[in-house]
Amino acid sequence: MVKPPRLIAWELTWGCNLSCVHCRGASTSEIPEGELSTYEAKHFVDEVAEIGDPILIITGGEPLTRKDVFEVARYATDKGLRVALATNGTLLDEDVVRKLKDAGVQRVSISIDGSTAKTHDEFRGVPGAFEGAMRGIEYLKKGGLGFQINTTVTKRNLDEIPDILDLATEIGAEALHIFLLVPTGRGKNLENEEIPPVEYERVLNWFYDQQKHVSIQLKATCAPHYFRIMRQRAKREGIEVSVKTHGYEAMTRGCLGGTSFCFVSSTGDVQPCGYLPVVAGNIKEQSFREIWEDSKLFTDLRDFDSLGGKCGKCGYKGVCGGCRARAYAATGDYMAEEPYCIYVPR
Ligand code: HEM
Ligand SMILES: C[C@H]1O[C@@H](n2cnc3c(N)ncnc32)[C@H](O)[C@@H]1O
Ligand code: MET
Ligand code: SF4
Repeated sequence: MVKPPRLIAWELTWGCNLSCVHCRGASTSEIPEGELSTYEAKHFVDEVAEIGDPILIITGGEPLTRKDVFEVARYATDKGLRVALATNGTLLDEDVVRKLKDAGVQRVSISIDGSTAKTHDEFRGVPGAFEGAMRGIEYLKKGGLGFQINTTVTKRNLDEIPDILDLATEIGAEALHIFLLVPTGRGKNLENEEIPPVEYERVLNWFYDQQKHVSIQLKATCAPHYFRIMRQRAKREGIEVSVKTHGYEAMTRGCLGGTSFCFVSSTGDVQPCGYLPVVAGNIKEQSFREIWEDSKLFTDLRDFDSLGGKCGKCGYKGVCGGCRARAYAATGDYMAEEPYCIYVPR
């Protein structure tokens, strides 16, 4: 029996009003042919609800550029899914926030990639993006809709991460999720802006320490090494990793792609994650259940013993697993070893 996904990121549209330098999708205002219609989108929701009740993250592109976003979100809520929306924040206003609430959206993520307007706007390719995101956050607060901050870490903003954490705390975010750049899509151009492996180690250790001092929830996404580091640190501190000591993080693992998470593109391609451009199947051609349960790609990813290189030999492969997208970007093989890990398995 294959367990159903617990989390699905769904790119409702590729279209976007910004033009971020690191965008995995290379999203622009041009919309590709074959994006799901409202009818097809609802059919997909039906198929998901048939096999489980995951958190459905409606993402993009910029999902608020699609007019039926509220209708689709309402439909998913009514089908028993917990709906979250990922946005750059610039298109939020009082009316949009009310419609999101009415559609049952439970949380919104806003991307903030710099602690200052200068850094954020340079990242996001459009002047005023920072101001727009901050304005959007004010509307969310006024409307009483909880939000989290998502930050992509690169060499450009590495030094600003502590300030972004302060900012997130100050403005009342429920969580700060950091994503480590994956050189895919337009992000491929930033290949040499990935922070080096030793910096990964440092920033994730820092993150581990911060969680002891701040009340907002911190989560490292696309940083599977964090789950090894958490265990190494806990061992040194003489504590056992449990829900009591480490909360939700104790129950999950590094890379969830294909095991409890997947990404669905705007044209219906099902992928392990948005950063790994390998397709398990398309929902216009096959049922979602069939793709999730039987595709070769997802079956491979569930077999941790088949991981290549040092990941395959690593005692932490059950809790880490390496970033499959980064392995693919570096070698073309999604089962290869994670290229940005300094740990040498014994
Ligand atoms: C608490 C439960 C959550 C967990 C365990 C979780 C975990 C994850 C995971 C595993 C990924 C995929 C990264 C990858 O491909 O490796 C992801 C992506 C993402 N998550 Fe979360 N997440 C949670 C909640 C949320 C919420 C509530 C939001 C938004 C309001 C959110 C926003 C996002 C976004 C925007 C992405 C990127 C999707 C994309 O565009 O590719 N997450 N999350
Ligand atoms: C959904 C979240 O994913 C981030 N995001 C977009 N492209 C990439 C990439 N190549 N690598 C890591 N994160 C990325 C966005 O900035 C947003 O915060
Ligand atoms: N456009 C939204 C953001 O910037 C969601 C998708 S990003 C690939 O957060
Ligand atoms: S990262 Fe989000 S806001 Fe930026 S271009 Fe991509 S889809 Fe648009």
